[in-house]
Amino acid sequence: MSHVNHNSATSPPLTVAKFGGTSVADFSAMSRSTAIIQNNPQTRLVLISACSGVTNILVELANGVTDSVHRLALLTRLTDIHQSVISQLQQPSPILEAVNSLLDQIATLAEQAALHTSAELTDQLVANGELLSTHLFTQIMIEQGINAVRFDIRDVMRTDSHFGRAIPQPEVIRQLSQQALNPLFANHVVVSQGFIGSDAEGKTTTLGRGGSDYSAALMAEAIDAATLEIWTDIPGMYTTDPRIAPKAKPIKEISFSEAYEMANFGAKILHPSTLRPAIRQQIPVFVGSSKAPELGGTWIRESVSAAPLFRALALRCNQTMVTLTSLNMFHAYGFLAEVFRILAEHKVSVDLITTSEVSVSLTLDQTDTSGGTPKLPQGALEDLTKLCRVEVEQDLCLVALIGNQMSNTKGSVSKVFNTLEDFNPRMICYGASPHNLCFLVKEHDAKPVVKELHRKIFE
Ligand SMILES: Nc1ncnc2c1ncn2[C@@H]1O[C@H](COP(=O)(O)OP(=O)(O)O)[C@@H](O)[C@H]1O
Ligand SMILES: N[C@@H](CC(=O)OP(=O)(O)O)C(=O)O
Repeated sequence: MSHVNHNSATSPPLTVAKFGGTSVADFSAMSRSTAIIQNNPQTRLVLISACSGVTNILVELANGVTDSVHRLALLTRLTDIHQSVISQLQQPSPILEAVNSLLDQIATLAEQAALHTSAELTDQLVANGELLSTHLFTQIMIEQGINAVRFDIRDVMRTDSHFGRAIPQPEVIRQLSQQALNPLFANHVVVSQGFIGSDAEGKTTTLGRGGSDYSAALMAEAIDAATLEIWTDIPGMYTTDPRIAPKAKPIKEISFSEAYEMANFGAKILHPSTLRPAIRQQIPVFVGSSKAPELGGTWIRESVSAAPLFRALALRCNQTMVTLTSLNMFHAYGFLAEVFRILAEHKVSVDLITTSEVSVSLTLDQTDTSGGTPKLPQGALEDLTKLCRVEVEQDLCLVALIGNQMSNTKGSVSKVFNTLEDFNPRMICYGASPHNLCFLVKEHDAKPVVKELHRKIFE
């Protein structure tokens, strides 16, 4: 798909701004975020996540809480989070009915989930977090004097019906958005939901945990925005998660391809798919902190001034590794084809892969909205077992070193391998991309490995 980014003389450049859960956690966070929107008159579309912690509660309910006392306690926590914002509004009345009806709907769906849960029901239930937060946020914006209007993103965010990890349909989203949203931009700032969408039958879907970043990028693409802003709780992308290595340094500017690798390899600050629409349409992305916008942040764009050998370290936990061993693989052909036929038949998506003469190790792709560690479906396990020996290992984390020309630079990885000597990596992938070197380690080793590598490479 290729559309020329607008910015024509007739239409002013638009900014899409996304505010994550911590940026809409409570009344003061929402008010800070509102001020950021007010400071940029180009911001015409605002996508927000559920208030911090809400999606986790909804996922727990969706997984089926049979203990009615615990279920009630979770529902009460949800009510309290939203009620505390409502109690600080000057004019709560315009949204009270809608908020109460969503909270009632959550209670009903949670009861259903306790009897029988499904991916479809999970999406219906968890979507309520964003449906609720957008009511509160729009009202705060109106009270700040902004001509804000709440819009249900499900009217334009068309996806397939893969509940829990739905695949968006950019061409349909573009068409629907241009019809429904463009007329609103002349006089309004539109507030809408990240993370959620709907399929062709109008059923609610979600894009997977952390999917609001992806939603914002898809919408920026759909409305030909000039800039995408991701507002979070940290002033941009760092050399690694500062929660793991407190001496991590902010990155002022990073290329699309490096940031894409960081997101894909688990830098939680961006959902893995976020940069795909931005790259397709060459939309620069800014990542900043809604708590401290004055600190600036990271610009992600096509070309940047520096391409350092080492850029950042990312960590992704909850990994499952499957090792398939068979002597039939030795000097034979067709074995891997058969393995992938079985995996495809059972809709198993593979992430990383390494092979030797008699074995192949692979990791399973990420999990969906209901969370947890990715599992090899029973049917796939049975079919693979007929072909070879199958070992499944869990409690693993993937550590990725992101940089430039690593596989072409002599001696570049010696520091990495020296550090790894003290640990026992289960799998190493190197050379397939010049931008990363990654390896699997046991979960208890993951943070120490990242800390140590960060100390040796970046401090
Ligand atoms: N390389 C990184 N740079 C910055 N933050 C990172 C990085 N890797 C992981 N993080 C974590 O991502 C968090 C922000 O992501 P997230 O909690 O999903 O925010 P939001 O709720 O705004 O979407 C940060 O607080 C930080 O701990
Ligand atoms: N609320 C959803 C979507 C999301 O993107 O949230 P956040 O922006 O807070 O990561 C989730 O928690 O998965």
